[in-house]
Amino acid sequence: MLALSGITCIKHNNVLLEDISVQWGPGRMHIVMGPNGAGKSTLLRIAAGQLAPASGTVMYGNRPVTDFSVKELAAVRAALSQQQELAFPLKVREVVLMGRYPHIQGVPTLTDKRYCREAMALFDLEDLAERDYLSLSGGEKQRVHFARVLAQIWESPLHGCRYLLLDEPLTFLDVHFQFRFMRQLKVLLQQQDLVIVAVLHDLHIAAKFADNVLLLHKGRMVAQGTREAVLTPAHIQQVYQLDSEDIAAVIPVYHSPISVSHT
Ligand SMILES: Nc1ncnc2c1ncn2[C@@H]1O[C@H](COP(=O)(O)OP(=O)(O)OP(=O)(O)O)[C@@H](O)[C@H]1O
Repeated sequence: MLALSGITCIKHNNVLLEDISVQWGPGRMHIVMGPNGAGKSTLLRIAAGQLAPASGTVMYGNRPVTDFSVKELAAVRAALSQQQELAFPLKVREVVLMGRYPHIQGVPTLTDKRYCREAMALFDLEDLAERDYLSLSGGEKQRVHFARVLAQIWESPLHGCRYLLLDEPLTFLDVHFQFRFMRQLKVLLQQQDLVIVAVLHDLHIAAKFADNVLLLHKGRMVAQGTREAVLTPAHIQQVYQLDSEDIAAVIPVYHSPISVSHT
């Protein structure tokens, strides 16, 4: 369980997040949504222990995130941020191996390399293993980073959960790989010790795959709960400020027939 309680974040006198509390348990697809600037990435960075809030607590199981060393946290929590550029000409398999660094003492073991091969196979990367990472397309690079973060938390810890935090993971993927990636996450969630939280913009994909949605707007929580309860026409209109013609195109299908209030 990853539990955030009373999270407030203030930068340069701007309140980026105000009193956000949420609990993300294993085995379910947790999606964070909201318009640009709502505070989604900030919340994910705080959840990942990469940014300290002005107030509030982040608990991994029964341990505050502040109790973990950097290496200890990295062994159980992998985070994929929006920008993933690398400046060095590394081979694809070397980039994936970087995910194992928190576990490696000295040189990578055969087990480390096997985990990387298995993570690469999950994203069809075997044929790209020897390619220069910098020569890949945007979508191929994104798949390499999926393999890297999954390799990081490939094995279950002795106690507690593994945590995968993904900030807009679908950005560079075509529709085929978007759906395939979300399906793979669903399969991974059958491993009952895995907590997955993803920031997404696509309402249809969220409506299809989310078990739980947290909707943010201007740093505040608008709603939290099942996709049916959160992704309603009223909430979507409130936070995205679409007119009735546009909102009809983005409302998830389970809300058909569409009814939008004109206030
Ligand atoms: N260090 C900072 N100093 C001041 N403002 C910041 C800082 N970091 C983020 N912000 C602001 O906080 C707000 C929330 O940013 P955040 O990146 O969390 O939004 P987001 O919901 O992830 O947006 P997007 O969908 O565009 O990625 C934005 O207005 C951003 O400009």
